[in-house]
Amino acid sequence: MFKLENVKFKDILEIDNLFIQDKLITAILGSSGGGKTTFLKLLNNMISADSGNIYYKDQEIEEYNPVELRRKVVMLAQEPQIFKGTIKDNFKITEEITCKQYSEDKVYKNLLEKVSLNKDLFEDASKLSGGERQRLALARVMLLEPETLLLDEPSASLDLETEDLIIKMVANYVKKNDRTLIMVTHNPHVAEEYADEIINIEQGKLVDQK
Ligand SMILES: Nc1ncnc2c1ncn2[C@@H]1O[C@H](COP(=O)(O)OP(=O)(O)OP(=O)(O)O)[C@@H](O)[C@H]1O
Repeated sequence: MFKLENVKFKDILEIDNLFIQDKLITAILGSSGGGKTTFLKLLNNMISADSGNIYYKDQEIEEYNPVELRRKVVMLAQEPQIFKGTIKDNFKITEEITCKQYSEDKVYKNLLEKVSLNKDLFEDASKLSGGERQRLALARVMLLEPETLLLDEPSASLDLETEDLIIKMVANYVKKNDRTLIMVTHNPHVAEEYADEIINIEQGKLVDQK
């Protein structure tokens, strides 16, 4: 589904050849600062490679309309940005920026239930805890029904239990809905537990792929 050929980004990342299969969970392992987040950002064209080609479903990602691509390939960041306003505002802004029609409240409520966020739609989103913010961000991602999810390792500010819960929710979601997940982690146990494929990136280079 993703194919990378001779991709180079500054002196941070250099990947000669890589294929990532769809409908699987692929974990990106590697030590801190090795280029894992940079790798994810390249995949939905949040940043552009200096040279080389990245294909998504046989089409170069540069050729996609950026809004369209980011609706198909959605990233859940390490520390997701929560928009000002209520929880409902957060859903609506997500729909606005991806040119999607507004959904009904029951759709939003259903998503909150799916991520076990027991909050009212009219609560102030800025008052949510770190773990709750991650779950709201995940619910916003699910709203877009992306084909591919890019999950960056949840921020170190989350406790391990909450971090594990988020990963479990995302993994369950992609398996149940036949989606593709590419997730960054520094934890080999997490990779072993959830991933079908594991990629190692160290100092900007692919080490091996199992
Ligand atoms: N746009 C940029 N311009 C210059 N340097 C950058 C840019 N983005 C990231 N870096 C640097 O590139 C290196 C790789 O960063 P990246 O965030 O991709 O690593 P990582 O493997 O995700 O790290 P961590 O596990 O700590 O999150 C780091 O040294 C970082 O400071």
